[in-house]
Order: sequence, then structure tokens, then C-alpha cells
Amino acid sequence: MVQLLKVHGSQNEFFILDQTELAHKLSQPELVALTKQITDPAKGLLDGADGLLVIDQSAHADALGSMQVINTDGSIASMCGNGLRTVSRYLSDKYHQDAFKVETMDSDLSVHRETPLASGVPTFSVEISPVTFNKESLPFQNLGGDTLINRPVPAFADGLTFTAIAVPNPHLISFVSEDVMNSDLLGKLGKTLNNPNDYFTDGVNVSFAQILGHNELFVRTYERGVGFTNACGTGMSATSLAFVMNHPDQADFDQTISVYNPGGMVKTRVHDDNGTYHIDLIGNATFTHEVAIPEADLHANNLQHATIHETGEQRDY
Ligand SMILES: N[C@H](CCC[C@H](N)C(=O)O)C(=O)O
Repeated sequence: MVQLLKVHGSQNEFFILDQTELAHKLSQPELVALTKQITDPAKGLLDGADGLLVIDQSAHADALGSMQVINTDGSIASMCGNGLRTVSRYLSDKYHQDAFKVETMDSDLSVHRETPLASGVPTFSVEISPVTFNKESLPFQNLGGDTLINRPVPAFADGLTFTAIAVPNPHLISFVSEDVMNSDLLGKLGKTLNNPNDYFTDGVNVSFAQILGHNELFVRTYERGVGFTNACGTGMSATSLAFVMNHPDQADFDQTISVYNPGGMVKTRVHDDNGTYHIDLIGNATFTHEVAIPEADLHANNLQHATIHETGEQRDY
């Protein structure tokens, strides 16, 4: 039997599979097929999830493991902020270390256990980087320049400005009014830019942000490869950076920013190391269920014999 976990960061839900626990690792096509099924609200388990986080060995110094992010549609993402907190907790519990690195597609990221945000809510801080703005790194095109920072894009919406940031997965951010936040614009723009379009040829995570106060935000994200989620860690991180850059009178580098989202709240801290930015993302790493499946069934993408045990942590969250 193999044990998977169902987890969430700010109610952004994932399954975790640790390949090092298998007699024979799943191939990439098997991982993608498993993701599409297990995360499906109808065909999957536990009403589905927002993706599969695949843990494997890492040969890199200080890295306790590696993380691969597979979206519900089978697309591969270079990073997942909420997911990295849950992977960090898994590796911390497994190897009894509270500060280490996790290898991700583009870089090894520093993570560490934080004091719990509330009792019974394990809390981690993860590094979000590298941060870039050039069109090649998202990628985007036809937006009138090599970067898109706080500029109007009438093709997307009238009266709004947009900022594009890769952390390193791609994000498009706009600061909007409550009315625009509550309208259908985010969903429409998210769908348009994640179907074949003239601007984001690899899709993009689209976030609308409402400024609640000094160093206080509400962020809602339409995720590439998933759709609306309760929270998007890299989205909230990239939006925090855009907040400090575009609204310096309302947000500060190196200070804690509270970011509220439909799934809860995280804290971020934006750092400028001489023009190179990185963001700390701090929030819960909750394990809600343990899922046992025979290894052969995993290879066959057969979930019929899965047995499920609830951890009880969701009550504390
Ligand atoms: N949908 C994202 C990956 C998941 C990111 C999100 N769940 C997070 O917490 O950062 C993408 O395709 O870039």
C-alpha cells in the first residue's frame, strides 16, 4: 500500500505523492493521468483538489527533496506557493528538520517551520523566487514592451492597469475596486488568457487585488490549469510585490503584509536585494486526510480500492 496525503495551504487543496515511498516510481505519463483523475471533483477522491504535488529525491546540497507541481488539467507548473508549504511540512516531519531547502523546477528554495498561526495549525515560511518581469520569462507578447508594470491594457479591460510578474510561474495582476472584484471580469479574463490568445502563449494566473489598508490586501486568483481556487500562494506573493512597487504609500518592503483570500489568510514579506526581489510566504500547512492505495493501482490509475482516514486537523483550521 502507498500512502498519499490530501493537504491544503489556505484551502488551496492538493494531493501529495512521495515517489521515494514506491517500489517503482510512477512515470511522468502515469503521474499526469493520476493527477487528472484524482483531482477531478466527480471521478476523483474527496471531491477532488487543485493539483498533485510529487515529491522525489534531490541531489542538491541542503535540499531534503524535490517538488513537481501538476495542475488539474495535467499541465506542469514551475512553482506552487501554498503547495510548497505542505511539501515542506511533509519533509520536515519525515526528516525531523525545521529549516532546509526544497528543489523546484527553477531553483532550490529555502523553507522553515514558523510558530503556528493558531493552535493546531502547522505553519511554514517558504521562499518565492526567482522573480522576473521580462516578457520572455512569463512568456507574454503584444503588450507594448519588454515588461508590463502598472500599465493600462484596453484589450484586457477598460480603466484598469496591469502588472506581469514571474515567480517563476506567470502572474498577471490588477488592483481593482470592490465592484470590479465582485464582477465576472476576473473569470472572463482568466478564461480568455488561458485559452489560445495573442498575449500569454503559455497561459497565466490572473489575480485581482483589493487594497484593504496599509500592508493589507484581499486577493482572488483565476489559476492557469485549474480555474478559480480558494487561494494561490504564488499569486498572493506576486501581488504583494506589485503592491509594494505600485503603491509605495500603502505597502512597505521588509514589512509583514496580511493577504486575505477566499480560503483564509497568509502573510508575505517582500525583499529587495539590490533590485533582485524575493518574497517570503508564511501560512498554514494542513494535512486533512491520509489516503492508502495499492501501488499497482496507482500505476493503473485505479482509485477503487483507496481507503481514507481523516486526520482531524481541518477542525483546528
Ligand atoms: N496554477 C499555477 C500552479 C499552482 C500555483 C498555486 N496553486 C500556488 O499556490 O502558487 C500555474 O500553473 O502556474
